[in-house]
Amino acid sequence: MRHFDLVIVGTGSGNSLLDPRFADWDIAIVERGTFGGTCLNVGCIPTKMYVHAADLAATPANAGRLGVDLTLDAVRWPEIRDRVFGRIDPIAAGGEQYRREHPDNAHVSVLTGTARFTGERRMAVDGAVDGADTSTEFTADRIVLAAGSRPIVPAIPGLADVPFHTSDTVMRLPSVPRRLAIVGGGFIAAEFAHVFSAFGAEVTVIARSDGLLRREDRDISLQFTKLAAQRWDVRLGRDVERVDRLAQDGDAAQDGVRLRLDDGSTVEADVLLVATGRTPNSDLLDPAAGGVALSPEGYVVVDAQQRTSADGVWALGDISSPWQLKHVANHESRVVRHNLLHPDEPIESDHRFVPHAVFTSPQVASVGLTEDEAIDRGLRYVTSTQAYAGIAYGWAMEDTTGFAKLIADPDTGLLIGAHIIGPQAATVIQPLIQAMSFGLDARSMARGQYWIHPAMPEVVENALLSLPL
Ligand SMILES: Cc1cc2nc3c(=O)[nH]c(=O)nc-3n(C[C@H](O)[C@H](O)[C@H](O)COP(=O)(O)OP(=O)(O)OC[C@H]3O[C@@H](n4cnc5c(N)ncnc54)[C@H](O)[C@@H]3O)c2cc1C
Ligand SMILES: NC(=O)c1ccc[n+]([C@@H]2O[C@H](COP(=O)([O-])OP(=O)(O)OC[C@H]3O[C@@H](n4cnc5c(N)ncnc54)[C@H](O)[C@@H]3O)[C@@H](O)[C@H]2O)c1
Repeated sequence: MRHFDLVIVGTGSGNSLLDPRFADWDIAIVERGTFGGTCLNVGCIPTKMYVHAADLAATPANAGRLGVDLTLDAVRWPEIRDRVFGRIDPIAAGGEQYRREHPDNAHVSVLTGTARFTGERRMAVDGAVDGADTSTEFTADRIVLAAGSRPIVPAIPGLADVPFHTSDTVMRLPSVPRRLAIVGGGFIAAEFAHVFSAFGAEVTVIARSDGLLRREDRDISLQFTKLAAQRWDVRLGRDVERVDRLAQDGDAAQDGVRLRLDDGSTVEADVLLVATGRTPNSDLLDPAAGGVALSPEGYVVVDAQQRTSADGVWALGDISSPWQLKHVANHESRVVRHNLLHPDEPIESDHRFVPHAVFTSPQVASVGLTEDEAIDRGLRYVTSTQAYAGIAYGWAMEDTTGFAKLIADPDTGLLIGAHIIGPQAATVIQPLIQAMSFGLDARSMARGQYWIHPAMPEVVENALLSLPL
């Protein structure tokens, strides 16, 4: 049986773990799907390429208020789609070819198929060669689980019998649907609702809870839900009881769906997008056979050094991290790389201030605790809210809906949470992430540096100055 120094399962952040310092190691990297993983192929990167085009397509509708009359002439979806994947697909193929064929990787074997444990640091890879099932078994000194997550498909009656999409497939549609129904009210729903509505689709969002982006601070979720309802048909507090096929034009390929909701109403759509969360791929790995413990939600349990319960087995990214964010997977990959190379001087992941952004319209970005989390933890806190409308660049943009909300500890002056909804929120929040990460208190942050006038970060400066500290 073949033995490796290191086996990596998954080629998303797992693939970026390797560097020239591993040149003397005999390594295998296993992939069951498209080389490069979720972020590159079906996640962050293509979605944001669509979002940028959608932001442009949405501009004419908002420009008239500023006295600039623009019209949107056309959205050439096939061209947008082919530009996005014309750039991404070759990167995935090139990444795989580099690992398989480049002399730099003479010490790396790329195995295609699904890896699963058959014992302690022992795995089998089930694949197919020329249509025949194959299985290769090997042992390894060290194994890194970087097998990611996949979309959850809820058990809605009828769903299995109708055509539906997840984020894995919806970006490759042949055309923009006239009517798009989205089940779910989280990140993916908010981003695709923006993209498809900006491109001309009538969008219906069906959410079980009473607001969209419910995990955001309540003021942000409320504001986003209010704005979303002005743009899309938003059905809140509704469960989908059943989905049926909606025959259209006698052509099965054109069939749509009819969703029956629990209030008796129906939603008809040409395309259905299911965006109800993602589940870690741990079930594919037979973790018990390898002595790898899972949390009740199915995440591989890791300690601060990213070690699992099995000796010599590490995990990183979506398979072990409930944040399910690429920058977290990348951070953890760097930690695992260090710990593999320097077992005597291990380092720990830093999950103190994990930020995120939702690239919808308006953008939403957040770091640290929400106000409700601060209350649940019994913390003493103060807050401030600064509208974009109150800063000069907000006047320039005629923004009337965006704001930054800060939460701080009144005793130390340190920030404990920052939440922004509004133009470029994902960028504007970065100095707050920095301040929290490096322990800079709000007053020093506000007055210890210049803030370029009249730029958008003045929304942060003013929010800092308004904290009652
Ligand atoms: C639509 C969408 C948009 C997103 N946008 C953002 C964003 O803007 N910003 C952000 O930070 N995050 C975003 N994310 C999340 C981000 O993509 C993930 O957090 C990140 O890609 C996880 O990386 P990973 O390396 O853990 O897993 P992946 O990149 O998923 O890699 C895991 C790989 O393992 C393979 N695999 C699984 N099981 C096995 C097995 N048993 N054997 C062999 N191979 C296996 C899979 O095929 C996959 O290629 C988005 C996700 C989606 C779906
Ligand atoms: N910009 C980004 O960073 C970005 C973008 C997209 C995705 N992601 C990552 O991918 C993950 C998955 O995204 P997502 O939007 O699918 O998940 P999510 O957890 O953000 O939202 C899931 C939504 O589905 C609803 N839901 C769950 N089960 C349901 C059911 N059975 N029926 C109806 N509704 C149900 C939830 O109430 C919630 O509104 C995110 O949590 C995030 O970590 C990140």
